[in-house]
Amino acid sequence: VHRRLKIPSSVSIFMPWYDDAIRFGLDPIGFLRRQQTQRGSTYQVRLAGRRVIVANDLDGILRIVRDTPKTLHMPDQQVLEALGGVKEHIPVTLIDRLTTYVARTFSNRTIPVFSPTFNTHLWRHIQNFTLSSPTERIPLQRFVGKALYDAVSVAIFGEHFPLDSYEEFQTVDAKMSRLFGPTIFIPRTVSEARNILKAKMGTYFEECWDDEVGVKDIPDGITQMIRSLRDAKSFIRPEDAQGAFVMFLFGLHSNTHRIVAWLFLHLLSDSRAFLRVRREIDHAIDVEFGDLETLLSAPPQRLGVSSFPLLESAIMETLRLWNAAVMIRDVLEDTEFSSDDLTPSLMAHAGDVVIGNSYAVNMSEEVFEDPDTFQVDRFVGCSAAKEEDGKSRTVPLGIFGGGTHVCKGREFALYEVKIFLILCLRLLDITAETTSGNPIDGLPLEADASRTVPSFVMYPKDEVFVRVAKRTWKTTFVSGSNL
Ligand code: HEM
Repeated sequence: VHRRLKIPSSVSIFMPWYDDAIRFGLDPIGFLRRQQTQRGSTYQVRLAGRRVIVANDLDGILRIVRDTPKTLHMPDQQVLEALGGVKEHIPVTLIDRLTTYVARTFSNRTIPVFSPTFNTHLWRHIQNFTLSSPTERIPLQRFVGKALYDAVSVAIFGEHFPLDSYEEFQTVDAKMSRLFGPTIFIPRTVSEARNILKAKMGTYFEECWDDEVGVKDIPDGITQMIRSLRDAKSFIRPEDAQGAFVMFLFGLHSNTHRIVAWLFLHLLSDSRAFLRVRREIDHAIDVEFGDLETLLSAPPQRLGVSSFPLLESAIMETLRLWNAAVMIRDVLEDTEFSSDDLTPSLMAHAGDVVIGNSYAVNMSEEVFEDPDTFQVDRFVGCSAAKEEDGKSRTVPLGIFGGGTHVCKGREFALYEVKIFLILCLRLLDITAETTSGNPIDGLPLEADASRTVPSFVMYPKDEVFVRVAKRTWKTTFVSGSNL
């Protein structure tokens, strides 16, 4: 895919860059894959002077994710430093508090607080696309990213959120991997964009949150999160509070935008899969919900597998292929790792790093038939509940992490992806083409088995363009007025 479409890849992973670290930094997943072939499912390497133990099998991964004896620590500070340019230590208690507010805001129970605003804005955005000239080509990444960025931001931060910050957001996001390396590797444009992003968030904090003018009706969890960051002025620098907020913005948007862009790319390159998903959406709207407005006002749980088995499967399949779920932890105390092909067990010591590489399982031939291909219906009829028992043979493993650090935005992420797909496939006719104007339809988008797997985070960007028009068919949904 990468070669054919010339899609730039970037990899975000937090790790310094010496010893094997340059090879690792350039292609982390490929590096881990090669090591696995040579060394077995659990092995150690040295990166930047630190011992790194990598678990590629289910037991080892679950051991890391669950961390029952609490001997591992998520390297939040490194992520804050990289994404938010945070210079000083942010207390763990503050990070935990912010995480709790995020969890409170984005659960299925609380999504309906802000989903009407989200749906209205997204629908307006998508409708605007239909007004664009048929000759206009929109970069796929922008088509997805700008609509979601705006709709989510207005819904959860209010009308006064600086939507023009998308440009800086995208500049940083596209080169995110560089932020995790040494400072000298960070292009000036990226660090400048990050500074502007922080400054815009600073202005938003000051202008909208002093007297809390203009931030009425936003979800309670977000109000508490922003108040905590503002109140933290007594013990952290204002720039660092802005940096922590910027890190949250990346968590909120980056993975979701990429997954939607990749899902589109797969569907647009396979017209049969596209039509099957579209037919499922039409059927759910016309037969099950009655109309689009009813669907949009339904609780997130109603958009589950029973109504959208194929859409759900397509999302899972995209997450399996393009979200390289790799959990990284610092070791605080001695921790034992065992696996089938490891005798005696491996002991990780304080100061080591451990990696739970769920991606290895998701791309394993033993677990998934023909793992390098996109199969839109691969997960139809599978139950996500099985993952809870550690029997992840039917759904991709660890796509949203697990244990204490399980993704706090996972329910909203799935809701957001589904609503975007439902609106686009219901209301738009979409075609895609490459820079040179060739249609991508029919391209063998199955990933090349020999690829060095460039995820977290391949980034379908300007090299794929879409043309959109109002869908030409009998329109059963016409009124947007109640949305
Ligand atoms: C498709 C979209 C998404 C994917 C694939 C994804 C994936 C993940 C993964 C794998 C983790 C665990 C990382 C680890 O254990 O090291 C995680 C954590 C997290 N995610 Fe997401 N995420 C997505 C969307 C979101 C959204 C929309 C939010 C909303 C703000 C969010 C907020 C978080 C937070 C706060 C954590 C840290 C949890 C903690 O440390 O307790 N994510 N995500």
